[in-house]
Formats: sequence, C-alpha cells, structure tokens
Amino acid sequence: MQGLPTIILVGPMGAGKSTIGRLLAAELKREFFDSDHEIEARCGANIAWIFDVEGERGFRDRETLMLRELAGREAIVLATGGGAVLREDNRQALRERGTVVYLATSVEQQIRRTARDRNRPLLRQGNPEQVLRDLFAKRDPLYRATADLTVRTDRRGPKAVVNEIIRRTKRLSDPLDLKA
Ligand SMILES: Nc1ncnc2c1ncn2[C@@H]1O[C@H](COP(=O)(O)OP(=O)(O)O)[C@@H](O)[C@H]1O
Ligand SMILES: O=C(O)C1=C[C@@H](OP(=O)(O)O)[C@@H](O)[C@H](O)C1
Ligand SMILES: [Mg+2]
Repeated sequence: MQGLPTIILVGPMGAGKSTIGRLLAAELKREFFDSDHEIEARCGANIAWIFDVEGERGFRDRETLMLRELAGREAIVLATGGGAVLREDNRQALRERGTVVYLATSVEQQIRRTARDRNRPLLRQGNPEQVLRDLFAKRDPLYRATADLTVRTDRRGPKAVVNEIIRRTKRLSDPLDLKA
C-alpha cells in the first residue's frame, strides 16, 4: 500500500473538522488545508465579511472553486466548511479525490463549541439551536451520502477522534491488514 489517500473531513459547524484536521495532518505528517482559511486568505477578508458583502451565494461560489482546487492535491488532509456538501458538484469532487470522513456530533455540543465564535454568520441569524437543528435535518443525509465512514466527536476529545480516523481509514484502504 502506498499510504493513505487524501482524507477529507465533512460535518456540521462545531463537529471539530478544523481542529481534528490539523492534528490528524500532524500525526500523519501531511500537509493540512482548511477550505475556509484558504478562502479567507485568498479573499483578504473573513467569512462573516464575505457573507455580508457577497451573500451566502457569493461565499458558496468561492467555496466550490476552492474545494475543486484543494481536492486536486495529492495525499493531504482537508477540512471543509459545514456547507461543503450542499452542491452535487462539490460532493462529487470530494468523493472522487479522497476518503471522506463525516465527523458527527450532537446539536448540544455544537452549541457549546460554537458559542464564543463570531465568524459563523449562519449562527448569527435567529435562534442558533433551531438553526442547527434545521441544518442537521437538511444536511445529515448529504454528509452520509458523501462520506466513506462516520466518526462521532461528541463524547471524546480530538486526540481520540484522530486515532479512530487513522485506524478506520487504514482498514478501508487495506482491508486485508487484520492488524489495522
Ligand atoms: N472532539 C472534541 N472535543 C472537545 N472539543 C472539541 C472537539 N473538537 C473540536 N472541539 C472544539 O470545538 C470548537 C470548534 O471546533 P472546530 O474545529 O472549529 O469545528 P468545525 O471546524 O467543525 O466547525 C473548538 O474550540 C475546538 O477546540
Ligand atoms: O455550515 C456552514 O454552512 C458553514 C460552516 C462554516 O465552517 P465550519 O463548519 O468549519 O464552522 C463556514 O464554512 C461558514 O460559516 C458556513
Ligand atoms: Mg472549521
């Protein structure tokens, strides 16, 4: 086996994609990319500003271009934003280019983990709990349809989640390695 293919993390806000992606890349000695950070760097503005000025549609167009570009890189770890699975084009690009891992978590944990962050514009309109529940209903089937495997992140810390991702992605790439 030539090592693991690119690992792509999908899932809702506060599931831990950015945090776990960075740790996973360090553990695997891979380059790490976070599509939101790359969009911000290229645009010279933060996500909240892009939503304010260009609307969600403008952000999604930037996201689609960035995902296509990043998914083309070899053997990286890629953390996506929570809405990356909304467009069929995105889902296809992610599925084609790597092992996709759905980081799943409870709405209660999402609320705790996102409470202090001001850079998630979707959580600044209306009641965050209701917004997160509505997004879950719409997006959970899309995360499942895109992902090769699902890992829960609500009941353990990032390091334990990283270890489970490594163990399960190895098994996917090399099913006959019974030690994995
Ligand atoms: N498994 C976890 N256990 C505890 N806290 C976590 C876990 N994963 C992420 N966090 C914390 O939750 C917050 C949001 O995580 P983040 O990586 O930004 O999520 P995402 O990129 O999926 O929106 C951060 O403060 C992070 O430290
Ligand atoms: O769920 C979403 O639609 C979004 C999630 C955010 O990323 P995180 O999931 O990393 O918070 C960011 O891309 C943007 O605010 C939109
Ligand atoms: Mg993130």
